Amino acid sequence: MTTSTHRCALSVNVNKVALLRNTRHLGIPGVVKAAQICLTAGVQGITVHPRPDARHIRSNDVSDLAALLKNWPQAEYNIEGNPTQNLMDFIREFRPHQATFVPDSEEQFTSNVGWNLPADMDRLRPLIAECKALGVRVSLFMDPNPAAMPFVAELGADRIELYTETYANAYGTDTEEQVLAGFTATAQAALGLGLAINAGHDLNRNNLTRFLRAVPGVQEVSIGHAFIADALELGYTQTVGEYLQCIQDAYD
Ligand SMILES: CC(=O)[C@@H](O)[C@H](O)COP(=O)(O)O
Ligand SMILES: NCC(=O)COP(=O)(O)O
Repeated sequence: MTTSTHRCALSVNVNKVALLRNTRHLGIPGVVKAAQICLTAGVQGITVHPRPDARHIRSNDVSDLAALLKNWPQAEYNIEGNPTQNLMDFIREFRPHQATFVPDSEEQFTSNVGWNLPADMDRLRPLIAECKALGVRVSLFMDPNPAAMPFVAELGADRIELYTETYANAYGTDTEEQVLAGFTATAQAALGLGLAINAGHDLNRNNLTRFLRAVPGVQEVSIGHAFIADALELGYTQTVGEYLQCIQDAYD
């Protein structure tokens, strides 16, 4: 989903608001409050990753944000997770605009790898079909690898989410161009197969514009860790403006 103002949608991941909230029994900082301020400031979506250990986003957060987003029909709800663990229960109950399948193990520190295709295809196929039958778009979290794109298309997924940590690590170094080329080739392969492109993980105000200028057709970036870190310094509203400007700068 993109607006006329920004060709690429910004979906704020509020995992880290929940992480801070969970360190006391006071209910602050509020996850719904954060989402509401970001939506008011112009973000086009909210993302959550309710991990099985509930280290940050909990079931009631998923429910509360679903209720909030009913008041924001132009915005999208993206729920991430491993569909062989707890994700599908959330998809069945809340039917978000998008489910992002991520192959994380339960205790994993953070997401650090995309799906292994074709090896994972048999277990993903029925889960993708179920999401589609529920009217939920499916995005597969993928490493930059053009050769894997035909398998994504064969599975009937709608989008890939390019896992961008390797780009973030290369940004500003002498390997940046080479690493970006892999993302560009993967995006071109995906687009050629009718897949749409999302991107996320370790994107920030410094590396976002360069990525969007180099990689064609990115429709949504989901950004959490760096965004919330910036918001601690600048506030949510100013941070939204800064990230939307980074996106706009990519297309000017
Ligand atoms: C899939 C991905 O790269 C991130 O969206 C992920 O949700 C990060 O999870 P943590 O916020 O638990 O690090
Ligand atoms: N899918 C990426 C996401 O939602 C947030 O990742 P990060 O910005 O917290 O690394």
